[in-house]
Amino acid sequence: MFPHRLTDSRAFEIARALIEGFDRHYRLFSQTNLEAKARFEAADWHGQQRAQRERIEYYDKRVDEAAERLQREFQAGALKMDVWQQVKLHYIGLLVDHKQPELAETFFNSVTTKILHRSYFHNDFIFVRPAVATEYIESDGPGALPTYRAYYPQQATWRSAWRQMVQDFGLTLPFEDLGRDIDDVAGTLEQVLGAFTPRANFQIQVLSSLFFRNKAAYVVGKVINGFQETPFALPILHGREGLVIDTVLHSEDDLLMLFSYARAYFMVHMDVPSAYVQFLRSLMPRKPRAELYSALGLQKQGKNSFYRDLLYHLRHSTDTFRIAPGIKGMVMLVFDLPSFPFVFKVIKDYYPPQKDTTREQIKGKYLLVKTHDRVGRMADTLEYSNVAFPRARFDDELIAELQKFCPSLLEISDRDGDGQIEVIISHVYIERRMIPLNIYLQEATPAQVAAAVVEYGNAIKDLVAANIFPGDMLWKNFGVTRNGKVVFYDYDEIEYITDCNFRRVPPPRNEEDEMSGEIWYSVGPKDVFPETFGPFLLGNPAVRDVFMAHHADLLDPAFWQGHKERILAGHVHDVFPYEPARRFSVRRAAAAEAAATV
Ligand SMILES: Nc1ncnc2c1ncn2[C@@H]1O[C@H](COP(=O)(O)OP(=O)(O)OP(=O)(O)O)[C@@H](O)[C@H]1O
Repeated sequence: MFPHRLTDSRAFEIARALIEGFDRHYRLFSQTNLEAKARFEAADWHGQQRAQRERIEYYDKRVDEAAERLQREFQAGALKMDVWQQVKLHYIGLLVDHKQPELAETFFNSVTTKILHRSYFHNDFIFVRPAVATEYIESDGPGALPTYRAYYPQQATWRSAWRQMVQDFGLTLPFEDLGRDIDDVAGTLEQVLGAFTPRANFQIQVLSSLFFRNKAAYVVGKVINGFQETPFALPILHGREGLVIDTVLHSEDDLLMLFSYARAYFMVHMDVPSAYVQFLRSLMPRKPRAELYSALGLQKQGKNSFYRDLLYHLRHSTDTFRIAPGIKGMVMLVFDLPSFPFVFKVIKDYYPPQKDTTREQIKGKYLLVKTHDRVGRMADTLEYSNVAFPRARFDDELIAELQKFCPSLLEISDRDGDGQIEVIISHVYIERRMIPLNIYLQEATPAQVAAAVVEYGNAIKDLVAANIFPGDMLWKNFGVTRNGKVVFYDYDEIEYITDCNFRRVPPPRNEEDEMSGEIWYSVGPKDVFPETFGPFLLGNPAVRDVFMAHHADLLDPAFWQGHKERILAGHVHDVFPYEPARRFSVRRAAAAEAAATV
């Protein structure tokens, strides 16, 4: 029950300190997003990647600062319950005209849950549910950009509208040949849209800010005609003689690939992120709001939103958590809820001797993946502390497994005294569920096996391009996504390519060496022998044939060493979130070749 009167003046001061903490966070977050454009134009790829990495840490730093301030100035930990209720009410008041109220609510939760006992973790004190609506917020300051712009082409102005739209982003670098690229974009979309009658509402809507990631800037929008909406994205890259539009992506599936949870977060300058999320949801209605917030670099909002979705799903489902299908991990205990498309991964308390690692090292590897470019090949993870699940929803086999392998992280009790026994896990990673590749290969048709093996090699090559050595490349450590992409998910042995020594197997010194079945050469901690991968991976002849036809180079140390040298020389590889055959340059070259052979 809320207080009828706001009687404690400290409550307002605390609310104000909290909003100041959030506003400082969003200012710094926006600043680095704004600077992404200059980094793109200067082709400062290392700077862009560094900024992407550093931005992830901003939030926790600001939360720590705000919690310290509250303790220092208000001895916040010792305040009574009714004061905290008043803090929340004042805070809601301060959000009335705020442009990022949902993020500010999450920030409030992050700070206060650091200070308050968990008996306060309900809606009277923190924002278990949002309190302030995010619909129809627009930026209105001087020079503010609307969320999106609209263009109304006629048949005759279809191309010039696209041209105008690209020019309105005000990139200062010249394009190599904008007319050529616009012809390609407009021509491709004409084919996609087919013969149609322009309705009264015929228009192109485009988000006002560019989306920056790695070496690309993306224009994101949709073409509307009558009741039909066609999403699109234009990747802008540096070509040989200026900027180029590399292709046009034009379906929901294309955009899902672009915004995949297996890729790094975008940098986008936006005053009203909820409006961006709303627009993006109109392009990808099946994508959870949580993943869109994360893709925009607002990963704590993504985490909060995901947790709300999980609680909601638990209330509306009846199935039980179980050990995840597949080969059990040696360092991770993995479980899932069949009706929910995610897995829960807990670090075991102990591992077999061949796993020479520690909990801290494993956490370090997961953090590395979070902050690294995941190039569409490593699933993003959400990390949670003290997650409580109803005991009644766990099968006994899973409980026994948790008790055996993770006793230090597990509490099973009625901690709230409400008669509900809970399973409380003090540290868990949550990530998208995929079909483990070993299971997929067992069930697949020969054509699917071939495609998956090619994809598997491509996945490893994309990881290599991004300076990641997966460590353990067994099939079971990769998963197949909804759209058939192969993604890596076992991070405990990954290393930077640049930290590894790729070696040839030395010739045996004598016959005894050769026959012994033991390793006769010395192996350093970072030594990798690609020639030895084959026996582990290629027992099945059908798999072996496809693998050797497409990816025999992965068994050659020179392949790995070459990439290591390239990365050390500072070269950042392109990894496209679409098939290379979609690139206009590739299509033009193919067309020219076809014309030449006629
Ligand atoms: N995202 C996922 N989707 C579906 N299944 C998964 C996922 N992540 C893990 N699994 C399942 O859990 C198992 C163990 O996971 P993981 O490979 O991460 O653990 P690990 O202990 O690091 O493994 P290893 O023993 O190879 O080091 C996998 O083999 C797979 O069957």
